[in-house]
Amino acid sequence: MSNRTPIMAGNWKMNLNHLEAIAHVQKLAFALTDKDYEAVEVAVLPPFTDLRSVQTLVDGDKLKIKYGAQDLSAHESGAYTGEISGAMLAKLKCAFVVIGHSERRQYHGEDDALVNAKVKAAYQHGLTPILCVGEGLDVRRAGNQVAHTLAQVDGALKDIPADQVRSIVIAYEPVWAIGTGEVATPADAQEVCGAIRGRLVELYGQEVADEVRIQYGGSVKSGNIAAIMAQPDVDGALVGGASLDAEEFVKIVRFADQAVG
Ligand SMILES: O=C(CO)COP(=O)(O)O
Repeated sequence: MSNRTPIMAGNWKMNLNHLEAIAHVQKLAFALTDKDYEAVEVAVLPPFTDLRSVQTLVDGDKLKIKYGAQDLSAHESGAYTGEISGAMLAKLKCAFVVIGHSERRQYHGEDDALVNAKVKAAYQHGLTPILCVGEGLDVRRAGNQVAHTLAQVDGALKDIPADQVRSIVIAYEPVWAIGTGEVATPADAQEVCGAIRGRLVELYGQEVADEVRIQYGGSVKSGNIAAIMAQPDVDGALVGGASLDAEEFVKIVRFADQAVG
């Protein structure tokens, strides 16, 4: 049994404006209890434009929910129109930043070198990366999911020292399972999450690898979370669509399809 604290994070993607964000976080705050926060680290990952509102709410009401951004710039500051720096996110007291989500790799051409630069930028500003990796359908059909995902891990972690890596969160998100309703089987999730931990052992040793939290992401819902969380190398979930429903997300935080209240 590991002593890693599970981490459930809601990636809102490009959903919820800042007013909706406030209402949503209030619902989560109302439903989640101290007991929940003792058992699980809970985070929301809203769009950039919501972060100030979420910060004000969390600070003002001393909420235990954490928050972070969905991306950051690899650059420090300057003439990079449209980019948001790690320093800006740190100033808003973000705990986390998602890096290398498959939607950014696919639609914005982010490669392993850029992902690696973003991981470095995150650590420079005390932000914990939620590093996303995972294979597409073609790779899965060819049976190359482990090799493909480990190559992404190697690329993202190049030159990142062990004392930083121990705090990272790695999200295994098979692209074919994202937003499709086609969740990976618990065994599929364990196969790749276990291989990721194995690679961390090779790169950084057992002690560091044992501290790293590895999430599964892709069509997670309250009805399938318990079986996924029962896998030894799965320490949480990165939840997309289901995190936009406060009641459903609270059920996921509690690992089960049970009544909220
Ligand atoms: O991409 C995801 C989280 O980052 C998963 O999205 P869904 O939960 O909507 O499949």
